[in-house]
Amino acid sequence: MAINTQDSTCLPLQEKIVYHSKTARFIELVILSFLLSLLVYRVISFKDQSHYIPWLLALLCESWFTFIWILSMSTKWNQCTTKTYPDRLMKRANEFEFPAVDVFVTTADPILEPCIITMNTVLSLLAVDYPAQKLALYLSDDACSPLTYYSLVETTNFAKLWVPFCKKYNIQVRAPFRYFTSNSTLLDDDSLEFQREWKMMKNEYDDLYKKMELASQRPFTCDRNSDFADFCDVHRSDHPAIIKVISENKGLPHVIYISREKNPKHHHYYKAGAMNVLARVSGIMTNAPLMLNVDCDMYANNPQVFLHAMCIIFGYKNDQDCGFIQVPQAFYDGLKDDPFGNQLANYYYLMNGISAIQGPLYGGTNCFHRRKIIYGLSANDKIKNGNIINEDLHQVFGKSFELRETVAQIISGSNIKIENQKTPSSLIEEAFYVAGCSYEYGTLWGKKVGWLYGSAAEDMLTGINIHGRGWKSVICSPDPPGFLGCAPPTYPSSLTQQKRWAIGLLEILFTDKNPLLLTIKAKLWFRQALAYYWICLWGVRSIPEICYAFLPAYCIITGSHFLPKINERAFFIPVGVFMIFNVYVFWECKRLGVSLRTWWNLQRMGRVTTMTAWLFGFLSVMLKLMGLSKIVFEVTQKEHKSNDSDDKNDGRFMYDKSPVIIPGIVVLLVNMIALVNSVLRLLKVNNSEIWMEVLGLGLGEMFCSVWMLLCFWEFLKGLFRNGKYGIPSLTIWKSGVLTLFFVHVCRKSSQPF
Ligand SMILES: O=c1ccn([C@@H]2O[C@H](COP(=O)(O)OP(=O)(O)O[C@H]3O[C@H](CO)[C@@H](O)[C@H](O)[C@H]3O)[C@@H](O)[C@H]2O)c(=O)[nH]1
Ligand SMILES: [Mn+2]
Repeated sequence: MAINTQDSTCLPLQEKIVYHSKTARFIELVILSFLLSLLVYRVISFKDQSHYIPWLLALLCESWFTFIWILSMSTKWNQCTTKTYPDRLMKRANEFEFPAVDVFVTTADPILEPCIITMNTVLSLLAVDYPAQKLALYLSDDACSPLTYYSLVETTNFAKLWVPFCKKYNIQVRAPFRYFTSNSTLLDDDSLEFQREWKMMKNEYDDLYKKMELASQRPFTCDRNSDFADFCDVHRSDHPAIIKVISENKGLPHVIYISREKNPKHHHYYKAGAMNVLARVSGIMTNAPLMLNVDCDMYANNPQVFLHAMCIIFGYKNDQDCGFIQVPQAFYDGLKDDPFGNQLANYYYLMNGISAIQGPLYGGTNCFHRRKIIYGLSANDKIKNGNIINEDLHQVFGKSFELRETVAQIISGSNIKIENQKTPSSLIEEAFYVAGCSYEYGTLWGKKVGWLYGSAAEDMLTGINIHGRGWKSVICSPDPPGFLGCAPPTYPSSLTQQKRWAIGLLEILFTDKNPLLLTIKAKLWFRQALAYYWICLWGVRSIPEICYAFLPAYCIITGSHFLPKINERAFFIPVGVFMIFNVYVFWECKRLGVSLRTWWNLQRMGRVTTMTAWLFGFLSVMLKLMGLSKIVFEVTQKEHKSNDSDDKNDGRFMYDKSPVIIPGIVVLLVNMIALVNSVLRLLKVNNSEIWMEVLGLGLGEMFCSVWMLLCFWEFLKGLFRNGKYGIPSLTIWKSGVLTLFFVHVCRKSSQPF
C-alpha cells in the first residue's frame, strides 16, 4: 500500500513525536528512592520489632508497591504522540488508491445497549469522510434481536438523507443524537437552504427515533411472510445464523446485518467469537485489507478519523511499524468529576508511554487492524501467491473454499483491487456457512488466527499476540477525538466492567501469551512486556492493597505498629512517599486539565475499585483455575440520555445485591472500629504528657485509618441510605459478620499465649 508519499521533498503525512518530562522523571525517581529506603529500613529494623506480623506484612506489601511503581515508571519513561495531516494526504493521494476498510460494530443486548445508541454509531460511520465504495459496515448482533434488525433497516433508509446532508454542509458531528442536542439551534446567518434542510433532517431523525422507541415497546409479532420471518421462534442462545444484506451499491457503504448461529452445545466465546464471525463473513463478502472495529456505543466523533488513520498507513514505509492503529477511548457526557473513576483520564500518560515502546495496546474498540495480521502473519513473513498451499489453509481457516481463496489473496497481498468483485448478496450462501457455530472446529480460529479465545479481555490477548509476532502499533489521537463512547453510567455497571477487566487481564498470564514467555520465545519487547505486566496484574494488586488497608486497623486494635513512630527519624519516609506521590498524581491531573475533585475521585476510586471489583476478579480467576467456575462476559450497560432528562442524582452511588462491595465495607468498618478504639483509649488517659505520647506513637496508623475512612466515605453514606442509593441490608449483615470476625482475630492474636 505505498503511494508516492515517501517523496523526501514532500512534507510527511504523519510524525511520531517522542518526548519526556524531566520533572516527571525526577519526581518518579524521588518516589522510587523513598520506596527503596522504606524497604531497607524495614529490613534493618526488623529485629527491633516486638510484633513481627505487621512488620513483615508491610514489608511484603511495600515490596509489591515498589515493583508496581517500577513497572509504571518504565512504561511512562518516554511519551509519544502521533501527529497526522489528512490535508496533505488528500492533496497527494487519489481516492481510488485508498484501501478498502471493513467496519465492524458489535452489539449483544438491545436493553443494556439501547438500539438508538448503536444506530447512531452506525450513522456516524456511514457518514465518515472516506469513499463510500471502499467501505462495508457489518453489524454483529449477539442478541439476535428483530428490534436491532428493524432499527438497522430504518437507519439505513435515514442514512440515505443523513449522509449527503453531512457531506454537503461538512457537519462535524455525524451522530445525530449528538448533533441535534437541545442547545443546537440554527443561526441567523445560516443560509435559507441549510435552515430548510436542517429542519427536515431533524424531523426525519425524530421520526426514526420514535419508530425505534415504538418498536422497542411492543412485542415482536411473528409474520412468516415478512422480512422478519427469520426471527420467528428464535431464542438468542439457540438459533441458526441470520445474515441480511440491507444495502449494497447505493452510494452508501454496504450495510450488512449478522447474527451468528448459536447453539447451547457450542461455546460461542462472547465478543471474540463474534469478531471471528465478522472477520470470516466480511472476508467472503468484501475482503478489505483493513478492518476497523468499534463497540456499539463508540460513534465516530471526527469525520476525518479514517483519513487520519490512512496518514499512518501510508506514512510508514514498513507495515511492520504499524501493525494496528489504535485511536484512544474517550467518552461523551461523562458524569461531572468522574465520580466512579471510569473515564480513563488517569491512563493518559501510561498509554502515551506504551506508545513510545512497541506501540499502544489494543483496546478492543476504535482500532484499525490489518486483515493479514489478524490472519496470523508475522512481521517478517514474506509470502508470494505461489507459496500458499490451499491444503495448509484448510487446517487453519476451515473448510470453506471461498474463504480460503480470499485468505490466500490477503496473505499474498494480491487483493488490493476490489473493483471486479461480486456483490455481497451474491455470496450470502457461503457467508451462512462460515457463520455457523461448528465452523471453527478443528481450525485455528481463536487459537492462532482471528481474535483469540481464553480471556474475557479478548482485546489484550489478541493485541499481545500481535506484538509478540513482532509488529509495532501506532497511536492516533486526532483532535477532536476520533471516537466517543459511553462510560458506564452507574456504579454497579462500572463495577461489572472493572471486574471483567481484572479477570480478563489476569487470565492472560495463565495462557501461553504470558508477556514473559512472549519476550523470551517470541518478539515482544522487554519493556512492552513490563507494560503488559503493569496492566495484567490489576487483579493481583487487590491482595497487597487489602492487606495494607487492614494493617492500620490491626495495629491499633492490637496495640502494635507497622509504621515508624513519630519520634523516629524514619517517620519521614512513609510521610514523604505519601505526600510526594499524591502531589505527583495531582500534578498529572492538573496537566491534563482535570479538576481537583476529579483527582480526589480518581485516587479514592483507585483504592475502592482495587479492593472490590479487582479482588473479585482475582478470586474469579482463581476459581476458574481450580475448575470451580466459568467466566462469562457481562456486558456493561450503556445509557441514552434524552435531552430533557436532567437527573440530579447523577453521580450518586447506587448499589445492587452484588457481593462485590463487601470487602470495601469490611475495610471501612474495621478501620472505623479501630478509630473509635483509639479515641476511647485516649479519653481514658488523663495525664496530658502520656496523652501526647500515646497519640504520637500511633499517629501514623491513625492517619491511615482516617484515610481509608475518607476513601470509603461513599460506602459509609450507603450504609445509612434506603432504596437504590442504600447498601442492601443483607450485604451489610455479611460485612458486619466478617468485620466482627476480623476484630476477634486481632484481639486473639494480641493476647499473650
Ligand atoms: O457476547 C458478547 C459480549 C459483548 N459483545 C460486544 O462487545 C462490546 C464491548 O462490550 P462492553 O460491555 O461495552 O464492554 P466494555 O467493558 O465497555 O469494553 C471494553 O472491554 C472489552 C473487553 O473486556 C473490550 O471487548 C471492549 O472493546 C472494550 O471497549 C460491545 O459492543 C458488546 O456488544 C458482543 O458482541 N458479544
Ligand atoms: Mn463499552
